[in-house]
Amino acid sequence: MRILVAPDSFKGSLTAMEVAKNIKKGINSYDSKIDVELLPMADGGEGTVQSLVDATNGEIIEKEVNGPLGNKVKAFYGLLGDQKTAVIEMAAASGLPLVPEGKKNPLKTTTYGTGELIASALDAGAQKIIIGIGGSATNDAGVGMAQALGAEILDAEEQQIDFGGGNLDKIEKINLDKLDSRLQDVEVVVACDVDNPLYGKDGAAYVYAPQKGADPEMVKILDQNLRHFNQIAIKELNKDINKIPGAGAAGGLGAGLVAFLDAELKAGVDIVLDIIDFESYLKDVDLVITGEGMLDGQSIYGKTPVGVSRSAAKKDIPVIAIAGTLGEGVEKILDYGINSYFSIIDRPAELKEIIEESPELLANLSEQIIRTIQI
Ligand SMILES: O=C(O)[C@H](O)CO
Repeated sequence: MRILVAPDSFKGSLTAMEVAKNIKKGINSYDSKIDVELLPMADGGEGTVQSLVDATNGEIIEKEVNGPLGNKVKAFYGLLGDQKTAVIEMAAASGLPLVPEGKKNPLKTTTYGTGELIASALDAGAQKIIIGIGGSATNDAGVGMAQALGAEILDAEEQQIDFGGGNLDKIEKINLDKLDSRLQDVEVVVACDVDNPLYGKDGAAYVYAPQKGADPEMVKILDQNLRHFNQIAIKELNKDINKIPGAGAAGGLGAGLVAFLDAELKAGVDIVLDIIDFESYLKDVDLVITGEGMLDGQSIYGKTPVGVSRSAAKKDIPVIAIAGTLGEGVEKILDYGINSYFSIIDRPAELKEIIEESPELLANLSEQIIRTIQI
């Protein structure tokens, strides 16, 4: 029997590789003859760099950059095993956890550090750059990111505008003549965590700025500024980016990546399946085991287990999903190629306890699954 173990990470607890290894441990503790292949997966969110580095024998590169408030922070990105593809999580440089509670203010925060990571990936020779966006502290439509790469985003006095979503209304002109010319030969693909438009009631400011510290008045200003940014992008770059699904992800960074870098916005899990050539791993596989920290009704919208099961279903390979916890609507995943699902929780317990014990719980559950299959 051949089993492909292709889970996402259990966020806040185990990397995807650690999840996969514990599943294998449980399977082989019951039957050491079962051939188990490990393939750490991701959907573009937190953990994507680590999973793709693990899956391709790549490396993590650390880099000090300007964080959301302009102070220095330690960030990182991945250079994959092919030495040509870089993977960046914007949150590593411009994410919400990098801003202390009392300082959250999307009028001021910048994506400059994300641009510095892109520049570092170009220095490392990347020919393709995958950027996972979401979990941001910012609402600057990627203007900081573009400035870090040489773009001139100018006010009426022809000066670079200051950092932050609160300054986008000052933009009068965009000059990309000094944008890093290496970008012309590089494909930039963006894995968005949501598909909101840039502005409006469903846009970046109204939906996500409150969690970044914006009060209702600030939300209004940020939304108007994003509208202004779109008008300028139409006038200066001939690009109407408002309605592209994902334009409003990461405070409009999705829109900025399209406007400034001609990036393509896609569902994260599809990018990952593509990069690792997932279908090639399905050859001669009898069963796929996938998983994620939480499985619920939302899992059908671009989460790893459903991306994996859709691919496996095309080849009629059964899929079992394992989760830390199961939430409302989880049964919907059964319509997407997942044959059955399980939680590792084996008794009433505190979350902290479950997280601490998750390696053993994963192994125990996997052993029980195999015992059942082999009755
Ligand atoms: O960063 C954000 O704004 C949210 O995660 C949505 O992308």
